[in-house]
Amino acid sequence: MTTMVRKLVLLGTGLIGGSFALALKRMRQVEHVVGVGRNMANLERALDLGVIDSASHDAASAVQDADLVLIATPVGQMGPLMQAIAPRLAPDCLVTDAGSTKGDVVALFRQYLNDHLAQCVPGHPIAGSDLSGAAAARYGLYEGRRVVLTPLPETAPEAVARLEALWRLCGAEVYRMAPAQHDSIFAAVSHVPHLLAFSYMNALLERQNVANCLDFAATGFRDFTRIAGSHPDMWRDIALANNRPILDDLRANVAQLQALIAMIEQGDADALTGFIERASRARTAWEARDKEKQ
Ligand SMILES: NC(=O)C1=CN([C@@H]2O[C@H](COP(=O)(O)OP(=O)(O)OC[C@H]3O[C@@H](n4cnc5c(N)ncnc54)[C@H](O)[C@@H]3O)[C@@H](O)[C@H]2O)C=CC1
Ligand SMILES: O=C(O)C(=O)Cc1ccc(O)cc1
Repeated sequence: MTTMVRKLVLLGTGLIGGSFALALKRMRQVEHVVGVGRNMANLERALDLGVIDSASHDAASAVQDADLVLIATPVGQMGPLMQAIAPRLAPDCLVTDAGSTKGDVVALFRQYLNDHLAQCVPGHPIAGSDLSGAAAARYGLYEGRRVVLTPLPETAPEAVARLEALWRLCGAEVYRMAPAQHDSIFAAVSHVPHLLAFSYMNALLERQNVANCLDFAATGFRDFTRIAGSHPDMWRDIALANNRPILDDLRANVAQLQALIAMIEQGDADALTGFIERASRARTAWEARDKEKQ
């Protein structure tokens, strides 16, 4: 098995696709990177920064002769892109994605790339930030981070092994999971925290003294709300794609908030101590375990 990539095509040339290209370039594992996108200024920036070697607006013509395609747009854009590239893919071209949701993307692979499934490996790098666009791409984004792959029963083991090897070259640790398990886990620890951060910011904006509040916002506010600055299209698509697990977790959060309101209304100090202690212990233990891993 060779890991060397002759022609990598990024469908979506932003933080995630661009950082993958940069990491492979640094490892000298890719000969040519084509960036596909809709925003000319972003593609020009990607060319200037050496993230890509050529740019295109047309996914179908770009993927011709490619041996690796990474779909790294918001998940709501992936279906039409798969449909557009299907007739032009070389038989041995590996197609993967970086979407934050997997059940919907696996269904799209089945719908649009059904004749190509042996070479399709859905994936999700668990690394990123609230930044977006090619200018935010960086070499080391995946170093020491995890990547989850959700191969299909039809996926050729060699295709999974090749992609695993490429992610390892980017410095990542690779895991395999079923799509439903992936979507349940990431609803809980990624999707719902982002949605709660948006929700909190919007509640703050309803106050008539919001400007005054923001003037005095400090570290706790910064820690809690950084992710509220994330890209609207990306998070709209995630909320819609992973709606069932997200709705379950959002409802569980509403129940916790209702319990909290009742404790405060009743002035129940013991209940409040227990509520806060339980969360605080779990967060502290997680931090300690996470530090050990690094
Ligand atoms: N931002 C993050 O921290 C992470 C994001 N992801 C996933 O990776 C994917 C990409 O996210 P980012 O790189 O952060 O977003 P980004 O906004 O930095 O890049 C996405 C790029 O796709 C382009 N695009 C949108 N629709 C397109 C279309 N139809 N054809 C061609 N280009 C199109 C946009 O113009 C943009 O340049 C998303 O599916 C996201 O859920 C996964 C892990 C982490
Ligand atoms: O900004 C952060 O801290 C993130 O949580 C980044 C992130 C966003 C989406 C993903 O699917 C994975 C990672």
